[in-house]
Amino acid sequence: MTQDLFSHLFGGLIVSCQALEDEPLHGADTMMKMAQAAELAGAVGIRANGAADVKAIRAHTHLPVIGLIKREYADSEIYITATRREVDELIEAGATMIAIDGTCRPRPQGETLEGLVSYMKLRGVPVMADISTFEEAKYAEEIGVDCVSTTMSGYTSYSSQQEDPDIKLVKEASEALRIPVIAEGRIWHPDQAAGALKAGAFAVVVGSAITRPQLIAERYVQAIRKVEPKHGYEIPHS
Ligand SMILES: CC(=O)N[C@H](C=O)[C@@H](O)[C@H](O)[C@H](O)COP(=O)(O)O
Repeated sequence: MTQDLFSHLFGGLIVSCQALEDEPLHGADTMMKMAQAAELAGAVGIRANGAADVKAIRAHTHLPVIGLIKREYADSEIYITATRREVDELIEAGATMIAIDGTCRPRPQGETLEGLVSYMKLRGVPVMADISTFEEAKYAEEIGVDCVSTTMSGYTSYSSQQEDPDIKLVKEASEALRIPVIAEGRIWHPDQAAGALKAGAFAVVVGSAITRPQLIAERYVQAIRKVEPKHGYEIPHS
């Protein structure tokens, strides 16, 4: 089954359809429609946050869903599927694979990365480890995750901080690891997605550039603000 899933994902686009509570598109119905649009476009999978969104997308598309739950805990910096509680909720919701924070930072409530991965193996759900460095990718492979994604590069204090996608990490990890390395994070242009595949990625995840209209529009606003508009127009008035 895991083999079928990865054969299906190989070389394809996974669209991350996420809107948190403070985002205008928040809500399972809207994210389900985003996922349907991605399916129509030819995406091979969806990445989604929260049990309600995962459930709705599973019910209304034919695509595999990589589920995660962003939940903040007071005793840890980790917020992507931090403990078994989130894993249980995602399995119940029907996630095809589960993305967890795969960094080596301390987890909440005494949970450990190794313990969480073992638990997921017992429950029979494939694991995507969201890593931020090459060392974390290597370690995640050692402890038996099914694939790694470069999601957290730029979002831990010790990882490479850059505006562009971390293609160097994709290249290094895909050369050194046997398990699939997924490119994810700050991919804004189709040629960057293609470049990630050329650099060795197994598949590519694109989120904000497709499903966060407030960020997409903001980029246009910023670009336009840098330019002085033509002078001499007469402003129409009635
Ligand atoms: C760092 C973090 O929390 N990333 C989250 C992980 O699920 C999402 O907010 C991102 O949208 C996703 O990784 C896709 O990346 P991008 O939206 O840049 O294409």
